[in-house]
Parts: sequence; structure tokens; C-alpha cells
Amino acid sequence: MTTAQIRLRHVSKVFETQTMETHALRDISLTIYQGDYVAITGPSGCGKSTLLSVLGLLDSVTSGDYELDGVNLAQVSLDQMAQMRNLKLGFIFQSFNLIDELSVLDNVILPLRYAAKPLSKDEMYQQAKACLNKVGLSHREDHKPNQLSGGQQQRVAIARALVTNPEVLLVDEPTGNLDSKSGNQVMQLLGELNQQGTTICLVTHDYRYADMAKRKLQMLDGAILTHPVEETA
Ligand SMILES: Nc1ncnc2c1ncn2[C@@H]1O[C@H](COP(=O)(O)OP(=O)(O)OP(=O)(O)O)[C@@H](O)[C@H]1O
Repeated sequence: MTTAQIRLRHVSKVFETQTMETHALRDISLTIYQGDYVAITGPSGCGKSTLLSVLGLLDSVTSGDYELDGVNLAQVSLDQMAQMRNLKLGFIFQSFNLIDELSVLDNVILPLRYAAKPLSKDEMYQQAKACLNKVGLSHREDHKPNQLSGGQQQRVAIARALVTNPEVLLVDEPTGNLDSKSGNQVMQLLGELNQQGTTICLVTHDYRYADMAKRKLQMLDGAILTHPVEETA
């Protein structure tokens, strides 16, 4: 686990409204390595989701540098950034964000329809079916999401995140809407994906789940309090 995949250097994020400025991230320097499993914890409002959005190229930084696989993102166009996001990153959120009108299989296929390199219909179906198999839901592929339990829906969302073969999974409170048994299953699945080589960055309020990661980062007021490994800023 030595190749740096993500490197933030002195990153800050300020949200400005007409009446106030919020310093959501303050001078964050952080390296995430290939195959890493990082859990981010901290009180409500400390900046965890903002950090994940920045890591996921869903939000820009106010200052500082972000390097993804050695590419400084300040030097790429918005189109290139969107391509890197689609190619390299997968997202899992607390709310499953599945489309109820589509079957489970069609939900999982969806990201492939927007891929830069379009696959044939057969390839898309094969890839989506393989991901559903990975999350143990092959037998539900023709169901609609609202015919599944919450835990099953989250596993569909995980299959959808995996279908583009992302190098990094960014995961925000994946168990927030689940009972503890389903939550444990989802966390076990994330652990297996990490063992198979996927880098994981997880935001969680649950310290039991944070303990499953290889490294824990604690945030407070937009800053990272603990650095279990030395950061090169
Ligand atoms: N779009 C926005 N505009 C203005 N302020 C924002 C915006 N998004 C987040 N913030 C503020 O930035 C700070 C960090 O928010 P963030 O959502 O990252 O916290 P969090 O640690 O994920 O919280 P929670 O655990 O409650 O989800 C908060 O003070 C929040 O109100």
C-alpha cells in the first residue's frame, strides 16, 4: 500500500452566502493510497461530507491542491475532470438513489450508458450481472427497487457503483438507513471489496464500522485531528 492515489495539499473549502462564510474544510493535507481503507468520523457539521464531495470531484476546492493518480486537478478541464470521475470513482450514499421505474438490473447498468467508451448491449448486461452477483442479488435482477428491503437496495446501489470498475469508492453513511443486520452485511461487503483491491474512503458516525477500516481520520471544525500515517504536505 505505497502508491499515493489521492493527495490533498492544504485544501480549504469556504461556502459563501450573502450573510455568512462557512469554513467547511480548513487546510487539509491527506494522502490516500491504492488499496487503502480510510474511515472519516467526527461530529455533525465538521466537514465530512464536504471532504467526500471534494474527493469525489463533486465540489471544487477554494484553495489548495488535489492530485488524483498523479494528475493535478487544477490543470485539467471540466470535461476531463468529469471523465476522471466516471472512470476512477464510485459513489455510495446513505440514500440509495435508485430509480423505482427501472428494474434492479437496469439501475445497475445506468452508469455504463454514460461511459466515455460505450460498451455493446451484451457487454453492459454481462458486467451489470457480474456486479449483482458480487453483491448476492442475481436472483432479484428483474425486481423493482421498491420490492426490495433497505439492505438489498443498498447492495444494488453498491453494484451500480461497482459496474464501472472504479479504483476508489467514496462512501457516505452507507448504513444510515439500515437495520443493524443489513448494515453489517453492507459493511462486510465493503471489506471484501477492499480486500479485492478497491480503495475505500468511508464517512460514518458509527465507531464500530470505522474500526473496520485500515485507518481512521477524525475531523473537527473542518480540520483533520488525527493523522495515523505521516502526511507529506
Ligand atoms: N452548500 C453549502 N452551502 C453553505 N454551507 C454549507 C454547504 N454545504 C455544507 N455547508 C456547511 O459546511 C459545514 C460542513 O458540512 P458537512 O455537510 O460537510 O458536514 P458533515 O460533517 O458531513 O455533517 P453531518 O455529519 O451532519 O452530515 C457545515 O457547517 C454546513 O452547514
